[in-house]
Amino acid sequence: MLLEETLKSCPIVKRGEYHYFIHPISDGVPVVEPKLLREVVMRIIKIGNFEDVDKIVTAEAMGIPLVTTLSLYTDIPYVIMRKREYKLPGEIPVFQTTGYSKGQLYLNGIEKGDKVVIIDDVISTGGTMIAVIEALKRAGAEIKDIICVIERGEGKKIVEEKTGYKIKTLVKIDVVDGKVVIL
Ligand SMILES: O=P(O)(O)OC[C@H]1O[C@H](OP(=O)(O)OP(=O)(O)O)[C@H](O)[C@@H]1O
Ligand code: HPA
Repeated sequence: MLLEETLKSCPIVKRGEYHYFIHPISDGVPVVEPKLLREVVMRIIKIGNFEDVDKIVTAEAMGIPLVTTLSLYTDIPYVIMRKREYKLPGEIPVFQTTGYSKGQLYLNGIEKGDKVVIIDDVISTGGTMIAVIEALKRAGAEIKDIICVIERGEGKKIVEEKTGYKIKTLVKIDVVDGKVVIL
């Protein structure tokens, strides 16, 4: 499949001590081919539970092309957790850490009782997913499913143990000797 094929040849750069892979789905770089985006979104739809879901939720930035495409196929609206504060009534701030960054994420647009599916391009340390889940719980949402395209490291296991939610992923990778390896 295209996702696996393109991952195997993608470049790696260092961000501090973190070996960061650069791929169209996780970075929009160097170019996003519609064929790849369609394959990834179709695979998400196949494994995801979108029945009776009110909103799809992602974190800025690289979940955005995924949820946009998903929304067009499923007719479900989406909410983006932004790195910028809007100061709207009821806005929920949470702290996000990744393997190479720290910051705030802000949730707007979720009502108590909303049934949601969380989508992200990558789960690595799990720091982002912990923040997204915390914000949605504070908003009173019911999390129906969680799907990340690319899994690396221990984040999935850590988040599952900490929160009790199951996380589905399309592909599991590792970065070894400057290369992506499909596990
Ligand atoms: O499991 P973690 O270690 O938290 O890593 C995963 C997160 O890292 C990336 O987000 P980032 O905040 O770098 O934003 P981006 O989408 O703009 O790359 C990615 O989109 C995930 O949200
Ligand atoms: O290595 C990575 N590459 C792209 N996005 C990411 N998000 C977390 N880790 C990574």
